[in-house]
Amino acid sequence: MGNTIIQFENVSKSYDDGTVVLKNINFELEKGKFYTLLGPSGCGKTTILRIIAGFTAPSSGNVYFNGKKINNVPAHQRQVNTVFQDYALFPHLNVFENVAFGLRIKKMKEKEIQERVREALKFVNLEGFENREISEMSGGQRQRVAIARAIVNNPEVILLDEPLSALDLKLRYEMQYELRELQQRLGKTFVFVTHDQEEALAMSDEIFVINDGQIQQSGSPVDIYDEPINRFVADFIGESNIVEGIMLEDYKVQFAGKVFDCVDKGMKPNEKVDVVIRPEDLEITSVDKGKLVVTVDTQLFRGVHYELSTYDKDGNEWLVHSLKKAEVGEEIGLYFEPEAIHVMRLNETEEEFDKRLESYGVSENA
Ligand SMILES: Nc1ncnc2c1ncn2[C@@H]1O[C@H](COP(=O)(O)OP(=O)(O)OP(=O)(O)O)[C@@H](O)[C@H]1O
Repeated sequence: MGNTIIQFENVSKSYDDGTVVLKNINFELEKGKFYTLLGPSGCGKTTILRIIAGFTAPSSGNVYFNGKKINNVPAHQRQVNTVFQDYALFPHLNVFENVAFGLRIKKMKEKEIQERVREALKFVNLEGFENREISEMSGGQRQRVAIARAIVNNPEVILLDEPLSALDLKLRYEMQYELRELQQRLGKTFVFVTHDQEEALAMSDEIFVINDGQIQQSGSPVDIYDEPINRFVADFIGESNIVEGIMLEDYKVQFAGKVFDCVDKGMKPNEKVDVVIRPEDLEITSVDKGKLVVTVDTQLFRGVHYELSTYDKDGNEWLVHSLKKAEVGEEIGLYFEPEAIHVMRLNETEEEFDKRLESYGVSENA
């Protein structure tokens, strides 16, 4: 508890028109960590950020900062700053004045303003850019000005609402490294909003996957990638093959018309489940050695691997990432280990899911 900086307790949000945006959100954010809220457009990510910042009030539930309830603390009194998607920089002010803006409003002494702004600009590698106009700055540089403005107040928590979405792909990758590195140097809590799963996997200590106003799963990028809780998460994070299956008994699951050994147990006999196998866990082999027999529909060279779209005889699609090549139209075998099969119960809560994995030794951070 001692390390918790922000806590949401049963936070819900609905609007007068009946829209329910957040349903019973609970989480604890620790000091000095990089968190990502990940989910599709409209799932409620920005609303969570706005509630932390104090721009929106929850309809019910409580928000705590360092153990103190802050439901009624206005935004400007919170030790939180936001970097907005469009950066919200003032085009008529130069770089220095953009960063100094909040300090001037607070009527800070000129000497301290000079010191703080220079320190913040140094932090984001923009020394010497003080007198530049915003219009003379590149996208990545504007981004850094926005970050300097957010850190100049020395807030405990920095909120970032899709800050990289306006940048082209190459710059986006660069800024991912830069932001992560900056967060580690600052040692502050970052809460980052994105709908880009790659970005979330690359940058975060912990990801909250959100859909339809609810946290579907939270955990480290590796945990979420390796053990997705349900169809939505498996589909949203990385690429997945997802088919319906039946858990016949412990360690035996049926899908695609066959029975397979797996590592899962503890479900009801003949329980309906979803089955996930990641494309990189499928290996191309001969038809007689394959656990599944499929026909290659398309094949793309992706630089590091081939990406094959294949179909089994029931019409299920199996995406394969392979260093080996196959021929379009060819019948091939697909081999996979029992551990590659992820069995997901329908409508399992995160607590039940964690307990189940623990019970058969699929360790977190494996
Ligand atoms: N003032 C409002 N009145 C009614 N509905 C609202 C209001 N503000 C937001 N919403 C709705 O709340 C839902 C969640 O919005 P939110 O901005 O949190 O989503 P998001 O996950 O950040 O999406 P995006 O990635 O598109 O920004 C949306 O369906 C939105 O239309």
